[in-house]
Amino acid sequence: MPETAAFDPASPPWLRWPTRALDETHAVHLGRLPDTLALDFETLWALHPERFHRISIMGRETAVPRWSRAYGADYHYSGRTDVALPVPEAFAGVLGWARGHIDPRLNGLLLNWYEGARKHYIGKHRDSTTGMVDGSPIVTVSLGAARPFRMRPYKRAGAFVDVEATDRSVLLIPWATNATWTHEVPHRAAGGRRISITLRAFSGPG
Ligand SMILES: O=C(O)CCC(=O)C(=O)O
Ligand SMILES: [Fe+2]
Repeated sequence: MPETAAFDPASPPWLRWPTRALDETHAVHLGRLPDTLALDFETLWALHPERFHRISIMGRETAVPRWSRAYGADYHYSGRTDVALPVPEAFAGVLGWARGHIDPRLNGLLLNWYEGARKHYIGKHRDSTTGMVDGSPIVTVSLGAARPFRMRPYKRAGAFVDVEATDRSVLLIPWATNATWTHEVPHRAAGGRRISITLRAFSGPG
């Protein structure tokens, strides 16, 4: 999609990407970063915060089992608001590519850093859509060690579906899929470090 072309939310370019079907009406869409987009893993790894966020799950305070930080737009989840920092130069390339080739409304980045040796993971959840542009996609870029990206039917019986999130893979969850399927990234015994960059479209100033 050339930057000058008008974006039609009813016909976004990612609809033409390969898909993994989850049920009759829901899927995730599978892309890859172009080879021309330079991202240095060590530079991005060095940006992880020193401290772990604390969240409240069913009234119990606990440390988040990974490092995370929001850039560009505030992010609301599990009873807290992660106040965004400006987007660092190191992520400008991936944000620009995503706005040009996926959806020009993408303006928030949520970084997660997973260290295999610390058994970091993210448990099953649906993404909060607070403040998000209605109908916009959730886009996750994976870097480093491969992990399963696991989806389960939300409050329905049914088997989980794993998509292998490999280095430089892009996994896109459409709005309707996030409403009906949970996702999680379990720890893998093989270990290794993984960074995920999740891009979302928020309306207004955060
Ligand atoms: O690390 C990932 O691939 C997923 C991150 C995620 O689901 C989230 O931050 O909401
Ligand atoms: Fe998520």
